[in-house]
Amino acid sequence: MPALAFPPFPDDVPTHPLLIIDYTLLKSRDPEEIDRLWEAATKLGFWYLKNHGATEEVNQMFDLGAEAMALPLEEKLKFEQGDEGTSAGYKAAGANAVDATGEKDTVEFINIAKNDALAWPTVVHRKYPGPIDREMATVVRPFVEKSLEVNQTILSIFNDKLGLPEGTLLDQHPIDEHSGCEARLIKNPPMPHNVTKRAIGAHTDFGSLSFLHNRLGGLQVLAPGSDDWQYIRPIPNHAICNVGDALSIFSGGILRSNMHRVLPPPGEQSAYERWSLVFFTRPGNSKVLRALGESSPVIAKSVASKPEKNFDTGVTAKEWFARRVKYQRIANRKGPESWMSSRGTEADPAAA
Ligand SMILES: O=C(O)CCC(=O)C(=O)O
Ligand SMILES: [Fe+2]
Repeated sequence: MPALAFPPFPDDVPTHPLLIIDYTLLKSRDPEEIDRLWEAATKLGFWYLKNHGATEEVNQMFDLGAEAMALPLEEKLKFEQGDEGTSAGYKAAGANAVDATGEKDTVEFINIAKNDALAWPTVVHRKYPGPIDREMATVVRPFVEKSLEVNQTILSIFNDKLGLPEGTLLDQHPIDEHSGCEARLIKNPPMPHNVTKRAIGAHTDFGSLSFLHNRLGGLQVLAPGSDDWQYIRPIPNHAICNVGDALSIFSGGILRSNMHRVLPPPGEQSAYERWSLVFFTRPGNSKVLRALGESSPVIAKSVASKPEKNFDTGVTAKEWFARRVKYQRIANRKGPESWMSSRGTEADPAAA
C-alpha cells in the first residue's frame, strides 16, 4: 500500500499541530527532548513520534490487516469479541455506539492480545482469523515487541519526571502479566464526499499509552479550552502517540488523557478506505487504578490540587477496561445510561 497513492491531506480543514518528538533522542535520554515530550504529554496528551524504528513492522501489519479483513464477514464473525467486555477478537462495523443516542460506528477492527502474540503457538486468550494466526510469530509478534519497547521507554521517562522510584510505572505494566495490551487493526470504508458519519465516537483511551499509525486523515482531537474538533494531519512514518486514562489516573492528572474521535478522511481522501493500526499498552489486569501519590510528592501535590476529581477508582485495570468495552457495544445498549457506563476519565466534568 504505497502511501503516495493517496491524495494529500487537504490544507483547508482545521488541524491541531503536535510536537514532533524524536525517539532516538528519547532513547539517549536527551534532556531537551524529554522536556518537549513532557510538555506534549501534560498539555494535550498527544505527540508525533519520529525515528521509532517500527516502520517495517507497521507496513507488514497493514498488509496482514488487508488480507485478514478481506475474509468473508461470516468468517470474521467466528472470531467476534462478544458482548461480555472481552476486547480480543473481531468487532464488526456497527457493533459499537458512537454516542449516547446509540448511533452506530462504521469501523471494523481486529484486536490481537499481546499475550497471544508473545506466547504463540500457545493460545492464551483466543484464536484469530486465519491470516493473523498464520503470521502471529512473523508479523504480529515483531510489531508487538517493537511497540512495547517504544512505550516502555516512554513510561520510564514519565516515571522519572513524576519523581517515582525507579521501575514503579513499569511494575504497573508487567510484560508477563495478563493485561488488556493489544494491537488493533482498523478499517473504515470509503464514504461519499462530505459525509461526516463518525467512524469511532469521542473517547479517551482506556489504558496507559497508545502508539498509533495513520495514513489518511480522520483522527480529530478536542484540545483543552476548545469547543471545536481539529484534525491531526498524518505525517508519513511518524507515529501518533497519546496518553490514556490509566496513566492519567496513576499520575494524579498530571499526564493528560485527551478526547479524540475518528471521522472519514477529509477532502479527496474520503474516497479511500481508511486503515489505522494501534498498539495499546495497558496496566496488568490486577493493578488498581489510583494515583500513585504515596510514592511521589509530585503526584500527591497534583491530587491535592484537584479535590473535585476522583483518582481512586477502586477498580482494577481489568474491571475498568471490561466495563468500557462492554457498554459501548450496541448489543448491551438499554439507553443513554449505557453510553455513560462506557465512559472513562472523559465523563469527569473537571477533566475538560
Ligand atoms: O484510527 C485512529 O486514528 C484512532 C483510533 C482510536 O482512537 C482507537 O482505536 O482508540
Ligand atoms: Fe482512541
